[in-house]
Amino acid sequence: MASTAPFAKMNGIGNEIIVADMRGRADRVAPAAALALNADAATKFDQIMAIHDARTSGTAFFIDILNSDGTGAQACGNGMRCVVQALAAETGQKTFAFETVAGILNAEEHADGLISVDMGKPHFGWQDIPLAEEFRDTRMIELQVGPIDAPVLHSPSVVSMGNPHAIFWVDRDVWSYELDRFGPLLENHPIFPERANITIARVTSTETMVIRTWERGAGLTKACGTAACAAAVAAARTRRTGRSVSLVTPGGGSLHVEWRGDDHVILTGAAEWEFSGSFDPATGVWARVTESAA
Ligand SMILES: N[C@@H](CCC[C@H](N)C(=O)O)C(=O)O
Repeated sequence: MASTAPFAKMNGIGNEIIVADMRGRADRVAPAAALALNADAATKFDQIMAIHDARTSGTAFFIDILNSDGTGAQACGNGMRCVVQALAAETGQKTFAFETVAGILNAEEHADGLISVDMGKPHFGWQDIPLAEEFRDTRMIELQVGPIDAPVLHSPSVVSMGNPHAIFWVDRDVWSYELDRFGPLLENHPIFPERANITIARVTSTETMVIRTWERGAGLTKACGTAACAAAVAAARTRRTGRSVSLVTPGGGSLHVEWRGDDHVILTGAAEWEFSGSFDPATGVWARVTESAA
């Protein structure tokens, strides 16, 4: 095996995450390595969060994010919580400032073990999301799937949380929709030149909702943090909820999102370590680190 890097297989309420320690190295996790890790049942993941040395003063690390199809992602809320838990366990530090492609994110591990990440400000302009054509009001855009006169899903809200999201509002149980069928069609719809994460959301009170997400570059997942942020912001923007919302995700876990008065979106939830290993960032060949008996 070539020069290996340590990793931890973790999850953020079911969102499958690999936290790769790329500190002190100049190389990146190659898309081929991501595809190989995802093809192995033991290391199958939704995102790799690669921790690199800081590039910008005032930040501790640069985080490179890869989807399971090997493409890059600008943001990943559940993955950021996994990074925080891994670094907090290693260093004892509780607060961190990270740089991602989407900007600088601050995060904190609380005394109860939950982790909050400041996911920055949402963006609503059609060019920011981006959309392929002008929509002055992105609270609801013209887009539908299913028969023209009886669409199954229609009129989503669109939001950028650093990455593109479309939220389809539904009244029925979110499990009654064939998201595995509609997700890929909508992710790759020409209206989204950079593709999009697709969420169906059912508002259950002014403070609660249930969501299911088809993630760009990863498919159906048990949770998506930026989708939770996008859904919460879009719900508040369309007066469906207030600005503080708890969201139930497909894995059964729950996330809390607060859209603060200063426009920042704070995502709070749990993270869990599963096992550790080392891998070759060029090929994805990996080995489990065996725990020594205490
Ligand atoms: N699971 C993530 C979002 C991952 C990024 C997404 N697939 C994309 O390409 O934008 C989260 O927890 O936010």
